[in-house]
Amino acid sequence: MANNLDDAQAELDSVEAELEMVEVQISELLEKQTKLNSRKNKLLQILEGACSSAQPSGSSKLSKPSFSKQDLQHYEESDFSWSKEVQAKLCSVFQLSKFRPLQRAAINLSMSGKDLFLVMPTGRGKSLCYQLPALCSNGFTLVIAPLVSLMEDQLMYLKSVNVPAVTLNASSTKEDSKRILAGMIDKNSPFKLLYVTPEKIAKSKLLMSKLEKAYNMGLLARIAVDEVHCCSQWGHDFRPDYKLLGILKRQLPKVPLVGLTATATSNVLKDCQKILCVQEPVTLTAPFNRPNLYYEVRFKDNEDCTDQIAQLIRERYKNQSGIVYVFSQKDAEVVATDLQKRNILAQPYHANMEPSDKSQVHQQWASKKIQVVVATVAFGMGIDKADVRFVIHHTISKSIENYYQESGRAGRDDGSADCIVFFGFGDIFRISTMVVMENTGQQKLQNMVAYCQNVDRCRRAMMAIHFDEVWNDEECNQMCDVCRHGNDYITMDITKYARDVVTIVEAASSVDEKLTPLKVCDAWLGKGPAKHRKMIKVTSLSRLEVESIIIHLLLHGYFSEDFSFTPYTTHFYLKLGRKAALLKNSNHSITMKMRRRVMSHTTVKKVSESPVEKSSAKVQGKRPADDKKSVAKKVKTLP
Ligand SMILES: Nc1ncnc2c1ncn2[C@@H]1O[C@H](COP(=O)(O)OP(=O)(O)OP(=O)(O)O)[C@@H](O)[C@H]1O
Repeated sequence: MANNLDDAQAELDSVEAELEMVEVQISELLEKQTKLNSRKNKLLQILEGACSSAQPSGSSKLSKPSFSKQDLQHYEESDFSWSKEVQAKLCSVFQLSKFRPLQRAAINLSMSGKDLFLVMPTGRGKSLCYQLPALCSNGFTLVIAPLVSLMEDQLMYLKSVNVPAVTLNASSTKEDSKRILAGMIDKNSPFKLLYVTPEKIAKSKLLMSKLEKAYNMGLLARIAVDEVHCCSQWGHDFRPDYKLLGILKRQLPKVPLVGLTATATSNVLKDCQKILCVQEPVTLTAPFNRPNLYYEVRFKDNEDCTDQIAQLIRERYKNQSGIVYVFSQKDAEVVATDLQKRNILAQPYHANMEPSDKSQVHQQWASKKIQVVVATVAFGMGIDKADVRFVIHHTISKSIENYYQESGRAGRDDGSADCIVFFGFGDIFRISTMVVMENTGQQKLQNMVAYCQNVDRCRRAMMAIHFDEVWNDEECNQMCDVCRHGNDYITMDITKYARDVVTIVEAASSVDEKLTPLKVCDAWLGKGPAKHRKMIKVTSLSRLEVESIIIHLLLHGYFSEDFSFTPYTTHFYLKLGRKAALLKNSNHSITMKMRRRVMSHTTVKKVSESPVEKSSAKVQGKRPADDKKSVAKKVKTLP
């Protein structure tokens, strides 16, 4: 019996050692894969001769592989029969002096009758790419937009520049609907743009039959599908009614279609192409980068960061407009009240408010009567205030795509603006339970958490991955906290700590007890109920260090999520992840990069200094932190 057990133990040790080797090989291969992919993209870019300001990306994957740099140049630069009129109306109607990157190509492609997907960062001027062609074409352009409020904002704007535009939606009166339906087949085209919701297309047979009639009369100039990523379940904002829009191309096959979005990966676009039944669209992708935005992540060292936010608003953003994004409607009310108590003109905005209250807050903010809107994600699409100088996230977003879109509401006027996210431990699990039913919700949240936890990669590089873009960190120009304070981290050996904290969860599970991440923290720090304390080694790490280590272990598979559902709520517990067993092997080690600012004096064994630190220390012969700081000061002084 003893021999058998010894054999089993020996075999277990050998299997574990082998598994560990496999893990190491997998991570090496994954690293190699990332490098090769990046190199592949670079080579493809060279081969495609992508120009520096814009690239017809995805064209090889989505549509005719033949849309080349030369084609793009042709549509950017050539003179077309409509060019004079387009240029004249750009100035006289829209009062703009010149096009932004890709606008001219998009307009020319659309005017040439091509189907087009236009991926352009939020606030760069996608609307112009269908509004200007609408003005220069016979008949009218059908615009599908997801929200009535968004359409109303557009109509208000178009009215201010004397462009005739109308909307048909659930709240249109009978007379309005009748007038508009008649206008669609009127040769004199009383309006140039007709905005409708996707529901209207799906539900109104009358509208569809009028569209067909207008099509046959040559009066339907083109179709614009705004926020086209809403078609795809893989997009960040799927709307079921968008799935039915394929009917448009099926019934009206010759009308050019333009799909517009700020955030869509090539897979999402492929899906949209299928759903919309578009055969061979050209895809134009403007660079995702917004060079005027400074990205920063700050740790919440307690759950309430309102004091810090108030200080920023009072000092750094005095008299400047901004948005504070929060997690819930309740948070919007509470944080707005807290800011008001600190003498800041702030108002809440969330989906549960009366429409009139919402539009009042919007108006007051647009006209600078209030400085800050404290909002849930309901404050989003259609917000077109140019001089937003800061977007602060009181709570992290649920994905990088969402964060990019929300933070992108800053600096639409191309002036510099800050995007700061406050990263709080407890928030991760609040959001995790909220997205529990979403297809890829946990993965996307993990990417967002990794973005926040990251201390050594350019923030833009982390975003670039989501937009299938190749990113050269130098282009960041120190416009993110990591590039600006590049040596502010140390690589630590956290193996011993990982073992300790894994033991806590293991011990709890052996007595059928589930621990939330907050309870694990408390237990490890020697707080909370005594029964937890008995079974663990209390740590001398600070709370922030403890939180960072737990997040690291969660992101790297040593812990995983264990959801428990009640009729009223979902709970997040920590359980051992697939890699936890590796910690039993005495040779296994885990390292993690940690910000110096997070670390207390008692912290864990340091493995090595950051590469930046090492090399700059060698070359400069002085304390690298000081050196880097002086560079940072030259660029921008932060409080
Ligand atoms: N060529 C241009 N020159 C200067 N400003 C422009 C130009 N084109 C558009 N704009 C301005 O940029 C702002 C944003 O435009 P628009 O609302 O079309 O952005 P968008 O890309 O649709 O953003 P979102 O993704 O948030 O919907 C508007 O104020 C618009 O007037």
